[in-house]
Amino acid sequence: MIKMTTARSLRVRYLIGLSAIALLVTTSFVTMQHVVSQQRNFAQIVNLAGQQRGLVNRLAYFASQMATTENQTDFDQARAQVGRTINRIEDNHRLLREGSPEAGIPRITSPTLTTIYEDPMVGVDKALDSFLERARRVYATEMEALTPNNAAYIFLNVYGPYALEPMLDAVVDEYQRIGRQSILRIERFELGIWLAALLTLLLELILIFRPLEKRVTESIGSLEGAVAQLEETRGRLVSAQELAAVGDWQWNAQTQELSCSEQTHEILGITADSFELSLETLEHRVRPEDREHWKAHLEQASAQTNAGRLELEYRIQRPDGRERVIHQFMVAQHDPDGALISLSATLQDISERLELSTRLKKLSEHIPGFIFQYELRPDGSTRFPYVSQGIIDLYGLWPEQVHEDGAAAFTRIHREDVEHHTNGIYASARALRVWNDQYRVQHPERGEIWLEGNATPERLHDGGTLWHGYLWEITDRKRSEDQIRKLALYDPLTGLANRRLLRDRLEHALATSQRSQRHGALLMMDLDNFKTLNDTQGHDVGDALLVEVGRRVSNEVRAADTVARLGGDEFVVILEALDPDRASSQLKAMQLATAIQQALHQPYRLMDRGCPYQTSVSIGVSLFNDLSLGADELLRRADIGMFEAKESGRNRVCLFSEQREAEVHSRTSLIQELADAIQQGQLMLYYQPQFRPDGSLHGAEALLRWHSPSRGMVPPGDFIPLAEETGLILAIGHWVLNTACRHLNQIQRSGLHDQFSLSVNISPRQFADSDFLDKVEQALTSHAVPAQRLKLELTESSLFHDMDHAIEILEQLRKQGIGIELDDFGTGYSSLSYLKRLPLDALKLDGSLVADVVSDARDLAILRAAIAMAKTLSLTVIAEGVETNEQRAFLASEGCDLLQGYLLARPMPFDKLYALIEQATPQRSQDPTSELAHQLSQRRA
Ligand SMILES: Nc1nc2c(ncn2[C@@H]2O[C@@H]3COP(=O)(O)O[C@H]4[C@@H](O)[C@H](n5cnc6c(=O)[nH]c(N)nc65)O[C@@H]4COP(=O)(O)O[C@H]3[C@H]2O)c(=O)[nH]1
Repeated sequence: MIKMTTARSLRVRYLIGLSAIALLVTTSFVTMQHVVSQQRNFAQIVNLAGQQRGLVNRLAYFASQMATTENQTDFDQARAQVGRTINRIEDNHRLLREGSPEAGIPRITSPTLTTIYEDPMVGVDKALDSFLERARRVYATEMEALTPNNAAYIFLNVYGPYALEPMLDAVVDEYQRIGRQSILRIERFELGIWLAALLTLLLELILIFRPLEKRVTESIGSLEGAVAQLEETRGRLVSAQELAAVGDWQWNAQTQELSCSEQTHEILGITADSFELSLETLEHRVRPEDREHWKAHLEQASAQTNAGRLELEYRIQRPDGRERVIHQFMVAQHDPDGALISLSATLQDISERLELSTRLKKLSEHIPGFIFQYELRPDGSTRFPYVSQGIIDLYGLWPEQVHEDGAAAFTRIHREDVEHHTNGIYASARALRVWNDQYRVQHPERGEIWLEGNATPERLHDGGTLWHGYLWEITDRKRSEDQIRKLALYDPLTGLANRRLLRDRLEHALATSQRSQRHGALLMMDLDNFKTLNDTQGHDVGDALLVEVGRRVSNEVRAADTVARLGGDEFVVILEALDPDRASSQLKAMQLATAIQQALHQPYRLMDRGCPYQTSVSIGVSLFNDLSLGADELLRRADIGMFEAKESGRNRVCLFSEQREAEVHSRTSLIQELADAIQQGQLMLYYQPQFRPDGSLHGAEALLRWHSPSRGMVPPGDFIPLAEETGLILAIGHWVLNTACRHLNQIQRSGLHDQFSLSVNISPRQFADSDFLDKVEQALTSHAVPAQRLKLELTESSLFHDMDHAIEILEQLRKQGIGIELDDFGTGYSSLSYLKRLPLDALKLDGSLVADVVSDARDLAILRAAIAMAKTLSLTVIAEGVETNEQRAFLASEGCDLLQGYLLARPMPFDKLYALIEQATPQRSQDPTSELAHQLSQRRA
């Protein structure tokens, strides 16, 4: 459209340009004509004016002949000449004065001419009249009468040359002047026209021809570009045909000629010059089985004027023997009368594509799941243009059922997943983002199955979306995930919630209680003595009990409440929405906890074991009604409540209290400080010497001291039970053993006392430690201390728990030479039969026994029995807590081998003990190395 407008404007400009030039040329031509005619006219006039002068002379001449001849004939001839000349002068004068359009002589006037002609004195009109009047008189005179003296004749001869001729010359001059002026004007006009023509040409050059030339150049350029583009397009078409393996041919119905592209030759396997292609030769290439079909196709195209694009697949046989499958589109062209003009066709070798699609089909039939093309049309309707057979297995639908309408597949989707599924598809269509989804399908035979899909979308021309994707079944995986999720959230043994789920629920319960303003409660419970059941009856029975406990607890609470097992024998219950009132909520929670406690106290029949098992539970209760506490704090509080229930004798329900928490807190910080104390070197060993009855120094008992920076000196009675309970005693005991051995080494190296021994207290937990023997041996070895120098003090509780095991350990210790002493003897229930079995070296009579031995007959009896018992078993008897001389004397007299107590010496630091040993030794060793070693060790200590 734009191009047409441009061409039209070019044409208009060009025409204007040409018209202007034509106008100028025409004007110039007319002007020239005018100049020429003007010149001619003036030439005629000047000529006429000039003729007048000649005619005047001629008249005078013939008048002279008339006057001078004597021959009548000559006279007559001269006379005739005079007559004709008079007429001509008169005619000429008239022409000059009046002009004659017929003769092409214009009437010329000017002031000068008027004067020349009409002046009354010297005007040509009057002079010529006078001259011609004399001439006529001469003419009328006969030969005989005419003499040179004739007045008229004389006038003619005189007046003519001398008066009239100058006048006529003036006329000629004037005509010439007027003619020149007129021509000059025309010439100027001509110059103007010429300049205008030049200017017009220049303007046309600038405004018309230059743009015209530019346009033409541009047009030529774009024409060349178009030609190049055409060439390129042709080239591209050829290579596209090559690439797509698409050929084409045209058949002209009139000439019966068939032209085809190079690619057609390529497809047919023939060269362009091998033989001439015609519809017949083309048909000859078609396999005989398909030939009829091919012909029918051709005929249909030729016959039907409105057949449109016809499609056909057929096989051809190439000269090289290869069979190929061809896909052909054919279009026929007809004239308005319906006569066939031409046939055009494209043909493509689809053998490989067919083979590929056959393979793909086979593949898609054998892979699990199905591949598909899914189309979402702009109107929201859907279809599966392609879907493999796998859809039968996953959707229970045949591919044909969804080819044109995908609604059937949609109805199979699980109703809970429909919204999510639809949103996913639309989101993918909007953003053209890969669609990926997991959703459930309700299969008519297989029930609910899980599918996962992945598809890449593309936008269609009509605005619809087409996905290419793959769907596969993930039911098993989903089940496993479900299982894993359950395992992650539920206790596999009891099926109750585990710690993780409990936390979630607890946080949720806290939030709910804040919203509803109703209190909730957390119950934490621990079975009493579960470990014993587990150890004695085996884990199967333990597990059976836990399952039953879980079941009974669940029975006691509402379905909405959460019962969880935290591990081991620890259970937790979350009670929700109790009451807005705290007291009432507390009451409800305690009642429920008591109900649980009672339910769990009922006898159990575990794994068909003969006698029923009975257990009890300690329950801690903590209330909540907002988020402020947090799940951790709430659990901690319930734990404190439970701890208290256990502390106060088990089988109890205890509500968390702030005071109890403070106690627990102080205990916790004590534990922490004690743990730090080992690292920070706040522990020390004091030694309380032991003497023989004769007062000689025998050895010493190592007693632990804790110099706490914040608490001052903490007595062992305050922290050893805690260390025992928490297990810290293992590290502490290790340190004590090694420190005692190091000190023993120093004493030994000093050479002061070659029999001196140190007794070290061993706690029950330390003794039960599987590495105990190794640790003792390691302490002796690393400090190079002979085993005989080390005594271990054990209590009954260490030994009687598992006698056999204890005996085994003790024997091993004794085998090395380590002395074993039974501490606190007389406070427990040790009988002779037990003592007999134990490989002991000494009995240590408890200080409480010694304290009242002098005054209390009962204590005296026990003491005597104990000493007798020890003597029977050949054990050394050590008495501790000797505070008075009476006690000492008495104990000595009763046969105690060793005495220990404030009377003799209080517990002291190592350097004091060392000094005591020095004092007690009669002769100090002179060994300089021993001295040096002592000093060094002193410094180190
Ligand atoms: N009233 C009175 N008391 C006397 C007299 N002579 C000694 N004692 C005290 O009696 C305790 C003797 O220690 P124990 O019976 O083994 O009792 C020890 C022992 O069971 C334990 N113990 C101390 N050190 C250790 C240790 O290193 N390991 C272990 N496991 N327990 C230790 O702490 C308990 C208390 O130790 P200590 O407070 O040092 O108290 C020591 C000692 O200072 C006396 O004449 N009169």
